[in-house]
Amino acid sequence: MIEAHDLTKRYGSKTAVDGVSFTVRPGVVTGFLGPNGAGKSTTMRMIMGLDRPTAGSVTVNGHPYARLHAPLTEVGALLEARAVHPGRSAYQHLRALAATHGIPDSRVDEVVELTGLAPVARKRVGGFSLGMGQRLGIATALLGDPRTLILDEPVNGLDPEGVLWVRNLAKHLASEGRTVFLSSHLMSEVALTADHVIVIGRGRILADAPVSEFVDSASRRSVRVRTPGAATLREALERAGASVAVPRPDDEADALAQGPGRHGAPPRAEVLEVTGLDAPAIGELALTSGVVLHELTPVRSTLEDAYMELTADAVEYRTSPTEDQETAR
Ligand SMILES: Nc1ncnc2c1ncn2[C@@H]1O[C@H](COP(=O)(O)OP(=O)(O)OP(=O)(O)O)[C@@H](O)[C@H]1O
Repeated sequence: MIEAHDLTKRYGSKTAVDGVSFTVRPGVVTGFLGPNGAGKSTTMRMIMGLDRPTAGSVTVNGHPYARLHAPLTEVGALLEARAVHPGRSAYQHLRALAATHGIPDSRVDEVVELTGLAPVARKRVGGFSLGMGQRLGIATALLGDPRTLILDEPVNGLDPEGVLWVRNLAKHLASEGRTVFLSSHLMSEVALTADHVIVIGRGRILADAPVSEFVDSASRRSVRVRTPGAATLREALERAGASVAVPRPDDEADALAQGPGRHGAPPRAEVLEVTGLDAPAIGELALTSGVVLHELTPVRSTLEDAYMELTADAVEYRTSPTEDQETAR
């Protein structure tokens, strides 16, 4: 279990983590999701006692990291840029770590096997691919057979088989009753791996919910309707219990959809975005209301869309078209 209370980290005038409170529970995989620079790594470093909070606190299994008696057996972490002596082999690295923590060599063999490192375990770590390095990092995190695991972007640099392996491993570790907290900047990855999601943006918690709930609330279904009888249809739709929004007009697309003007042209068609009724029901309602439809399109926002929308204001580095144009000049 990981518990954070009003956890805050400032670097000079920069607030990397801004008073966050959350609980990461055992038995499930919790995804920690946020765009680059959102504060994920800083939060994870504070959990592992590598960064001191400016304010607030965070505990692992009920204690601050620094007060854990045998930290390696309580919490294992894969953090970015883990320092491993490049001249050592994976075996030497793991054996040295095991020896200094009273962990038997047999456990080294187990984690080497579990992480698929066996074929390269006697080679110099300096020559490892990014993927092999990630596997070694995960082997190191698992060495003490800890109850809690913290994995910062664990699928970074892995090939599709490696990504699948991390996914299954995380689920397996959680099914054994462990606390598994993994960060990612990819919504799709978290949706496939995690049971629960905590979304962070600009150092603040934007969502904290079971993934299924987040997906349901996020992937809104709507129907796009274009009609010259917008006012009449809108009234009928609202009477039938639907919600109607008028999206921001896209003048160019609208003009194209209207077609060339002609004498005695029908009234200009307007676009309505309808939620709460499906396309067939809207079509039938239009017929009974005597309204002509020019378009009736079911729209489903994807999970990725919803995540982008949620974090849109929280993205730190964004190139706007105007900036690009200005730089090009
Ligand atoms: N040592 C530091 N000194 C100054 N600013 C820092 C430091 N570490 C992080 N930051 C800043 O704090 C913010 C949060 O960074 P952090 O690395 O925690 O984000 P992140 O969500 O892990 O993003 P990424 O996926 O890019 O690693 C960023 O604006 C970053 O530039």
